[in-house]
Amino acid sequence: MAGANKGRTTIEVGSDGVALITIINPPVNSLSFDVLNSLKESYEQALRRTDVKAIVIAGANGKFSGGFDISAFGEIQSGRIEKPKPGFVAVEILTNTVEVAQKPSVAAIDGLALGGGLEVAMACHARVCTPSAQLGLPELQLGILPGFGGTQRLPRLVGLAKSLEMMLTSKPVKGTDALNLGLVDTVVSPDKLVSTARQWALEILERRKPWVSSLLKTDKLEPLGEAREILKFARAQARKQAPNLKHPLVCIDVIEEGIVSGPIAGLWKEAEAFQQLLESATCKALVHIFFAQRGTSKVPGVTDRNLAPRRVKTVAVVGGGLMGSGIATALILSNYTVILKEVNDKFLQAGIGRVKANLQSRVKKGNMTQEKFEKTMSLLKGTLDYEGFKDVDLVIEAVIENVQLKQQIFIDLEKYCPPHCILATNTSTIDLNIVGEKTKSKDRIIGAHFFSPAHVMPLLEIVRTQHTSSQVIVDLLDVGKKIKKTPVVVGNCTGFAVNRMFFPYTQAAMLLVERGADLYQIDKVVTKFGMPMGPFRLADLVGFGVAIATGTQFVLNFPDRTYKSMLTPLLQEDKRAGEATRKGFYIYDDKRKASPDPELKKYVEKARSISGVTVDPMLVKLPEKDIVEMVFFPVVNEACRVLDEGIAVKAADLDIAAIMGMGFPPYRGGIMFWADTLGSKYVYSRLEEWTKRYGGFFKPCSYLADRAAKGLPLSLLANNARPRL
Ligand SMILES: C[C@H](O)CC(=O)SCCNC(=O)CCNC(=O)[C@H](O)C(C)(C)COP(=O)(O)OP(=O)(O)OC[C@H]1O[C@@H](n2cnc3c(N)ncnc32)[C@H](O)[C@@H]1OP(=O)(O)O
Repeated sequence: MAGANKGRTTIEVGSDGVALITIINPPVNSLSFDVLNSLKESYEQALRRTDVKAIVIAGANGKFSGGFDISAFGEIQSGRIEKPKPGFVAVEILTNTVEVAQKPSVAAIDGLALGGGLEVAMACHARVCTPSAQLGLPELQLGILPGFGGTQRLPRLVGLAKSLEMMLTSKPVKGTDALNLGLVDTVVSPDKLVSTARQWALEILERRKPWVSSLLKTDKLEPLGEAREILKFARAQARKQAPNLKHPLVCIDVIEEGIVSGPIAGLWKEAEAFQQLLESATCKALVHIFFAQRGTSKVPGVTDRNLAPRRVKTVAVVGGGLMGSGIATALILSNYTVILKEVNDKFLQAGIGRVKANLQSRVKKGNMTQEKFEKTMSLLKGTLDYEGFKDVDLVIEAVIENVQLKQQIFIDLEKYCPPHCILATNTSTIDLNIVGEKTKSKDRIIGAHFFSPAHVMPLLEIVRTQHTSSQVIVDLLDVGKKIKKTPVVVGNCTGFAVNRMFFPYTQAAMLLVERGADLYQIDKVVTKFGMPMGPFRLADLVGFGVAIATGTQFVLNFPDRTYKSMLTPLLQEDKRAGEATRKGFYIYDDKRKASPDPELKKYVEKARSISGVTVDPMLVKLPEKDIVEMVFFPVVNEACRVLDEGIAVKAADLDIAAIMGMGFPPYRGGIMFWADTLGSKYVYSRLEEWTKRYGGFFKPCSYLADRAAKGLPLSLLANNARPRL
């Protein structure tokens, strides 16, 4: 087996006769094949040496291990490195070498023990950890299952119910909880970690502490009848929560095998399932997303210039509406001091009230203590003027989408804020050059586009113009990271990246409905595909006011490819403006449950006659696959334009933007990744076919046409393609 050629372990034998094996593979001590082979060699050496009585495994630099090296997945999938033979790690190294050894092993866990990292620790005969250590099996998040014996050892250490919860949610537990669960044997401070582990190992040898093989434990396992009930419930939950995903069910099957037929049978079934899942489309997509998400903060020409982010301490938010109060909430939650500005006391109090309500909902759910609530609220100050702005490091303007108003605010900001202050706008559509047109501070103007609700949604679209300085981008990336958002840096244009991609999604759905497709069927199929809701249900949720306002921007800027349907304006005219008015495309009961409305037919017919189109019998009986493609290929087409224009610097950023901004299913790898699984030729040919039938809305852009002609993936930017920024 060829290694990924990185990482190693070291072995150091102390005068106490304990061999300390340390995993070294920065930054997270992941288990590459080199590390695993070296671990095996170090172990064999420790077992052979007569001066070694017991073994302690630890990770370098305060991190035990972040698990199997995820970058090796792609190398195995593409055949660049040879697949390990089934059971090489789980059986040969961890069970036959570590667990059944004649010398006891103790894992000394600080920082992280995730995935394969925790699996190594569980093969040891005891575990010592620090209070803040994080222990978990998050493999399902990558479309695989724990493959180094975790499906067998975790249930035996913490019980079936808890182990299923940990694996199915991928959530780690902290050191102290791990102790209560029986996952670790003791918790000590970091400075005592290794010495305690050494002592523990010697005491095991002297039989003063139990010598436990996790794989052979049965005391924590529920009786068989109860276990079957727990597994049945887990299956039902997995099917309900992720109907399109098979791997959680495979994981449950593997766990069941171990419970019913014993841990060795379970280990072999795990090894087989691991190899199969590694090749699955879901795993490929989720591994792509893992790296794509980490790649969004790497911006060529910006983050590779050794610029350190400047310290941002105080932030001002202009506008306390839904967006402004959400942004202020996100900031104070990460300990920024925030000044919230409104135009009058009534609006200000309403804004502060919204922030309070956002935090109170955390208190109610038990996610925040009253004390923390008060401390967090104390970071927020309200104001009606710009006097307090002289000390702020960052301003985020979040008022309504009115060009003149925004321009005036930026004139004021330039006047009142210190010269180093970053001037950001939360506009979702308006060109930043227009917003900052009347200032001389163009190098520090930047877009900070949050998604509603801003304190919950994970995406932050950072918009730069050709004037925005790299320093300001680096500063905002840092703030984004601190408030736990995934940033995507994009160029300036109407709608930026997310809303530009989003727009054709609703438009395509309107076009289909006017030509005879069933509106509710479209929502159903799109939800089945994996979106949290269909385009019509979403339009109801957002409200037609917003939809029509942004729509106007698109009609103005991209008239060639905007489908002008009167369906939404007609509904709005009848005071059906979405969920807030209890009527939109759906009707809503007191509990906000949406039901189809037979009345809708008459609005569709009216919109159809205004558009002058007729029902196409083909669209009336459109198969599900065609509905998905007709709704999403126009999104792919726009994403290609966004990429071609340099608005996004890489396709993977658009994948993340689609997942976090639109709710595109992550297990399909994002919009461009998904399109590439179907092939550029196929996407192009379908769009061409629909262009002939239904007009310019579907017309494939030149980037897509070029990729299709050359048979290239859409995500592959030409070597000479450079962002236009
Ligand atoms: C057979 C086994 O059962 C299979 C497995 O073990 S699969 C792997 C299971 N482990 C995981 O899923 C953990 C994945 N990693 C994480 O969740 C997070 O990276 C973390 C919690 C470990 C650290 O988070 P954080 O401190 O925010 O740093 P983060 O930016 O995510 O990662 C730091 C770097 O380590 C890399 N990294 C993290 N975990 C890695 C892993 N398991 N393999 C390879 N690289 C990894 C990241 O790609 C990133 O690289 P970059 O700096 O070049 O972008």
